Amino acid sequence: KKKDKSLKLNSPVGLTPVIYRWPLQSQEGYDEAHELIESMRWVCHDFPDLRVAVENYILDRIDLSDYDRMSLMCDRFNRAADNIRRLGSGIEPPKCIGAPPSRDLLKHIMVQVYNRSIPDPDKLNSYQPFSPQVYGESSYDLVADVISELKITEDDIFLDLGSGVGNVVLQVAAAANCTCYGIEKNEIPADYAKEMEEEFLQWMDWYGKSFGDFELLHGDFLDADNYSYIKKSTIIFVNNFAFGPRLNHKLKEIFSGLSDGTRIVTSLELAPLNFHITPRTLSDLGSILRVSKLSATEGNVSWTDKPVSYYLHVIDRTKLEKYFQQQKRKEERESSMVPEGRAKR
Ligand SMILES: CC(=O)NCCCCNc1ncnc2c1ncn2[C@@H]1O[C@H](CN(CCCNC(=O)Nc2ccc(C(C)(C)C)cc2)C(C)C)[C@@H](O)[C@H]1O
Repeated sequence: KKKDKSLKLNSPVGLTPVIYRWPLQSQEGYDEAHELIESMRWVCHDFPDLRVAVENYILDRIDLSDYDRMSLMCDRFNRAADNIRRLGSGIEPPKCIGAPPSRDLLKHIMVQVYNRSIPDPDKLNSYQPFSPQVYGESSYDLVADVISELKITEDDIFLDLGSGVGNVVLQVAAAANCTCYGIEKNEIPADYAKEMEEEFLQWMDWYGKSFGDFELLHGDFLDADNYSYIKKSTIIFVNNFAFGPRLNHKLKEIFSGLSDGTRIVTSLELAPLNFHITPRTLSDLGSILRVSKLSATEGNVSWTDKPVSYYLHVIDRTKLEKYFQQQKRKEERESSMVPEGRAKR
């Protein structure tokens, strides 16, 4: 039987080579030949001497449908990559190894991981904003803006409530190098999330990039069993735009027990920006929140994209403490004054 044709790409830093079966697939929005060339280009980006070996012009003008030419190019790439790995194991590893991926490389990886994990996106039929279908070209950049805006560090613990196929969790783990969790209740995206995890681990190893520990959990974030994840998180994302008032109310109940300093980022505010503590609003979540409205551009060419607003809430009980102190002072003042009317009588 003729050996099945395939193309193999060794990595100068990772262990497992990437295999493409021939002929390469090309369906709407996902072209394996393009992905293969882009992946080689990204590794050349990190290893200039690889670029020399691969003679950049091949990457630009090769006939992608010619198996012999493509496998020749891969062989040259692999020989050079193997040399680097042999050399690399000698001298101290170049600084790009074990570092977080750049914003653009991570975007390429996330699209790659998604394309390989979700072959038929229609099965997800969740055409909400940030749904996986539009993830690559739009909300990747928005989430990347939010990550840099919030200055998430390795010491943060991140949680995406209702994490879908896990794309945001993986993105934050790679971009911020912090511990990340996602909780997803629906069987279909939760299963895809396992694929996403496998592909993500393989590609991050192949590129030699670092990322924080992460766990994509299958469950309902309202379930008490999952409260420990919510409780220990320092940054919680909830894309609650399409949640009904009942579910948003349940979210607020959950958030009322979180520690001061916890940051909650949502697409629909949890309390009005001008929230004012009064005897009537005392028990609202807003009385322990500092709310601010931020905006980022969705999509990758910032001048044509509509700015998207999102809301940052920081748990802060000092607001409530100040209110009670004021109330106490007011009552003390009132009780020390003799009411006007009585004096006249
Ligand atoms: C009693 C009751 O009402 N029960 C029904 C409701 C149950 C609520 N509990 C849930 N638990 C777990 N997962 C559930 C439950 N509700 C629904 N989801 C899942 O959320 C997923 C959808 N996700 C998006 C998945 C991808 N992640 C993101 O887009 N994340 C994200 C977060 C924040 C932002 C910004 C920065 C803009 C604020 C941007 C992106 C959002 C829209 C909620 C779907 O797959 C749902 O199945």
